[in-house]
Amino acid sequence: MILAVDVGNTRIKAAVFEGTILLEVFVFMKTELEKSIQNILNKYKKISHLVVSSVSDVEKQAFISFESSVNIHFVSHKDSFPFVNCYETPQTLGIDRMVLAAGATLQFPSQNRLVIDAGTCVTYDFIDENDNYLGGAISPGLRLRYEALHNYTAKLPLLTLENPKHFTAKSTSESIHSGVVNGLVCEIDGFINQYKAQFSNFIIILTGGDTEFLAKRLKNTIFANSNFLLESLNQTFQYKIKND
Ligand SMILES: Nc1ncnc2c1ncn2[C@@H]1O[C@H](COP(=O)(O)OP(=O)(O)O)[C@@H](O)[C@H]1O
Ligand SMILES: CC(C)(COP(=O)(O)O)[C@@H](O)C(=O)NCCC(=O)O
Ligand SMILES: [K+]
Repeated sequence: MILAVDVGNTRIKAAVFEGTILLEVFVFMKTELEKSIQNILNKYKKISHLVVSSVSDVEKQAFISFESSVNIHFVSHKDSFPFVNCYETPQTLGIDRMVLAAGATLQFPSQNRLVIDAGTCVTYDFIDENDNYLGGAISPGLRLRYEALHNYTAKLPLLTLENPKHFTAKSTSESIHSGVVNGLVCEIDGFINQYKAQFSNFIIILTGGDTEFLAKRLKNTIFANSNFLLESLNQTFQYKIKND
């Protein structure tokens, strides 16, 4: 039994796996890390490994108190991955993006895949049918867009995510909601259409904290799975054990 831990720049997501079966998902803030992990280990006493993907400032030190009771593996660029990394700066590629690419490669073999992770940032990762990781893009997520409009202007208020009432907004708050939400929805559909111009067919996986909100607004057909990174983390770890 393993505990997969995804440390993002906003929240920590964790999931207990028995083989490939996902037993339970937990979401908590970085400040609650130690208490939350301890509670999970108390509840699931058969957990033997913690597998951690971190893109944030949470390092191994934060997990040191668990070293005596479980094996802890921090996914790193040194691990085996089931794809050829064609990124020009492979050592700077986000571990989360590598785990997403590994999951897409293992779960959807022998086809082109585009993974979109709508979290703090929106990341786009493309893996071709020959398992070459080609790269992608990094874009601000919904919360970042609201905060940027407030933090870098004199008068715009800080709003939280809301469905815009009109595309052509008729008030300041509605203009912000329309710009943030429709801006990202049009961006994502635009990126997908751009990839469609280059690749005849590919599958699209949408994940991240804003999966549910965005999935129903996108014109393109996608596989929406908010637990995709956690599932991929479990699969990447199983792959590593077999191939290291
Ligand atoms: N309770 C929440 N707290 C913070 N963000 C949330 C929450 N619920 C949904 N979200 C949305 O999820 C996004 C963060 O997604 P997440 O996958 O947790 O990010 P990361 O993996 O980068 O930490 C934010 O843009 C926000 O819109
Ligand atoms: C772009 C990211 C911040 C996304 O992280 P998240 O939105 O999941 O918090 C992360 O993938 C990262 O730190 N990447 C390093 C740069 C790169 O991938 O090229
Ligand atoms: K992300």
